[in-house]
Amino acid sequence: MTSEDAHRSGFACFVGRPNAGKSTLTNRLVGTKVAITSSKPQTTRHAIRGIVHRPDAQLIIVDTPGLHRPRTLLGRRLNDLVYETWSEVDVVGFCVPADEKVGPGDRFIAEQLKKVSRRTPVVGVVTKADLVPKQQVAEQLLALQEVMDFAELIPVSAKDSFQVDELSDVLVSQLPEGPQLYPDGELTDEPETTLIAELIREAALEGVRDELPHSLAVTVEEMNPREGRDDLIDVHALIYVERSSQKAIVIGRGGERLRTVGSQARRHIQALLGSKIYLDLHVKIAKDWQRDPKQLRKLGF
Ligand SMILES: Nc1nc2c(ncn2[C@@H]2O[C@H](COP(=O)(O)OP(=O)(O)OP(=O)(O)O)[C@@H](O)[C@H]2O)c(=O)[nH]1
Repeated sequence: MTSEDAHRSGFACFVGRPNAGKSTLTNRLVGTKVAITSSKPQTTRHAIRGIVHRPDAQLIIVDTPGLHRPRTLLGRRLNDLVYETWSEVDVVGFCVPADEKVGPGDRFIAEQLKKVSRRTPVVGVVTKADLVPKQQVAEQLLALQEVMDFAELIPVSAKDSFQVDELSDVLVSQLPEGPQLYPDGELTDEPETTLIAELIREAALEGVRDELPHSLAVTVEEMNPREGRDDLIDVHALIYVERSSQKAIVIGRGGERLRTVGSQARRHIQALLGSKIYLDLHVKIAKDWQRDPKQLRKLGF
């Protein structure tokens, strides 16, 4: 084998302002739903890995939360997670949406990235290219070029699958030569219960008021095959909120919202597990959990 057709393997992560489209892009690259996506910012908390299997390479994508100025202990932990991730990967994709001006938030990220970019190459990715005319995409690429030095710059649309394969090529070109790190077909190395908790959280976030996203956390307490039935799995999960007013929002009048959340989450979990499930959902108040180190640990942060 010459070095040109040698197999490559390694890690990539996407950074960018909240809502820049990082999770959607990860899903599109991996080809299945592994990272939580939501129209509300800062909803990705776990470094969920998606694995892109190609004949010539294996690309493991680590999805990080949006970087922001921290106000709570949770905020600081989230930022630490971002910096930690950058120093561990082979290439970083810096995502900026095509339909929003390159602004102070992006320059803040660029400043932080410059500290690692001496070691880790950074690829500039203009996301959501489908939302604006071509000319504006070109202008956005130029504007992005101003904020830092990139190994490469590329526009994509996860929605239309535009240039997603090209982005995969660009990221792979930055990986070192190496063997396959995960077996064929494996899409993520997150434990199943974490993915299930994320699917429930995603369902619970849909249509709730703006102040709620950061107050929601989900844990899967128990997951067992139903006795005497090999086609049914019992899943018991808790949705944590910070205040009783939030509990009322999540449950809804007469429990209606919680039932909708349950049936949506159940559909996605069944698709993930390929098995029928019974989902038992309860809402619990964990007062101010975002500021309480003990509670944060309990919820896996
Ligand atoms: N039109 C269009 N919308 C997109 C595209 N990619 C993502 N979006 C939308 O943009 C919003 C944010 O996408 P996410 O993938 O959740 O963004 P994120 O950067 O992971 O957000 P955080 O988890 O908050 O950091 C969602 O409503 C997506 O549907 C795209 O290519 N085109």
